[in-house]
Amino acid sequence: MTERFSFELKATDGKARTGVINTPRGEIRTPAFMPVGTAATVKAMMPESVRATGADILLGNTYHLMLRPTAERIDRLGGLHKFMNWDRPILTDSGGFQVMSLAGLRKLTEKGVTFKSHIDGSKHELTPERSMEIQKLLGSDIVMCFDECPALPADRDRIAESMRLSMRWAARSKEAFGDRPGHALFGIQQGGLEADFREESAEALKEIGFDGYAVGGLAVGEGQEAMFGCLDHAPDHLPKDKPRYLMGVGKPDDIVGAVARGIDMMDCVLPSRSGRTGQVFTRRGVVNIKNARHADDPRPLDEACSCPACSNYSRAYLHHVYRSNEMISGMLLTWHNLHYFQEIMQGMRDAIGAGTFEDWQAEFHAQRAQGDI
Ligand SMILES: CO[C@@H]1O[C@H](CNc2nc3cc4c(=O)[nH]c(N)nc4cc3[nH]2)[C@H]2OC(C)(C)O[C@@H]12
Repeated sequence: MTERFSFELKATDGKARTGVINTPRGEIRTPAFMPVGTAATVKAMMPESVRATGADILLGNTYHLMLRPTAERIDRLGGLHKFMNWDRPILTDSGGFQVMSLAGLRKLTEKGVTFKSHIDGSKHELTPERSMEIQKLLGSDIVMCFDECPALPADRDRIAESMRLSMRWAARSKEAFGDRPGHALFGIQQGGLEADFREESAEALKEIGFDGYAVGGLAVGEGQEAMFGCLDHAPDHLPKDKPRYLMGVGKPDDIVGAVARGIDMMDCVLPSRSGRTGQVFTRRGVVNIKNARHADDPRPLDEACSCPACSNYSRAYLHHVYRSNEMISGMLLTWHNLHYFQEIMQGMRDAIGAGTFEDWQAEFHAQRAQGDI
């Protein structure tokens, strides 16, 4: 059981990397996908089921938990791991992004942001210092700096101003985080799609010094081509010996393209959210289970998948329980999607380790080209 946080790079293949992040609560195999457990639960999943899909780490959200049930209450009850019965690593986002995408009546100043809760309209404030305090109360293993993520498209002046504010907030986050052996603080690179601002942000973060580095400011509607264009250079300026975390990504082909460009960790609501809306990801593409053509289909979603949904149920059954709005629908489809996302991650870890990532990517894309799903 390690007392420290460390990253071991095991192999590279092109820009792709595979390794292990060692934490006191267990290891994280990279490249890693983090299921999103926003309100202290990965929706429709028991924690032991999340683990069974192959997840080593999950994500929690400062914004949601500070509003309900509050970080202080979770701390009094023993911290987030005990509260949600997940004893492996947890990464928590710092709240700024969620304030901008969810809260009402926001006011942004150099100090931080004030806002009204989307739940009950109560007034709250988040600053770098308060975000660090909340994430400490939650007990998360990987803490994210408090930053500002500008909505795209935005003009260069706005992007520069926002990025430089986030870099000042990164320094305040580091100061407030202090020295916490076994816990990690990740800086977040900003700069929109601008190569020069991305480099400036990376240099500022390296000057401050972090245990890991996130690429923020993406997956905000810019589209895959623009995101990949940014990822063709943005990670290059980040330290090679620290984990690189791309926030909020993404669809299976986004994930593969990000790993090919040097990303080690990702999170996205897509597999769990889609599990509740009947969108099923398979190696040959997306199955919309609500479609009437599945009503009599005795086949599993994916013959090659070993998850409970594919092992024990037909498309006809999954179509029926979706259309009947039965709870088991969200449970089974979420489990399948998370299982499939973890299968992609394991496939990439193995391929990068074996030096066959090019071939693996070719097979990944070839399978998806087939119709008839
Ligand atoms: C497919 O899911 C939609 O896309 C968003 C995910 N995209 C995303 N980009 C992010 C950027 C940052 C950032 O710069 N900083 C911090 N601290 N956290 C971040 C979190 C982020 N998540 C989800 O967020 C909404 C709810 C808008 O739709 C989801």
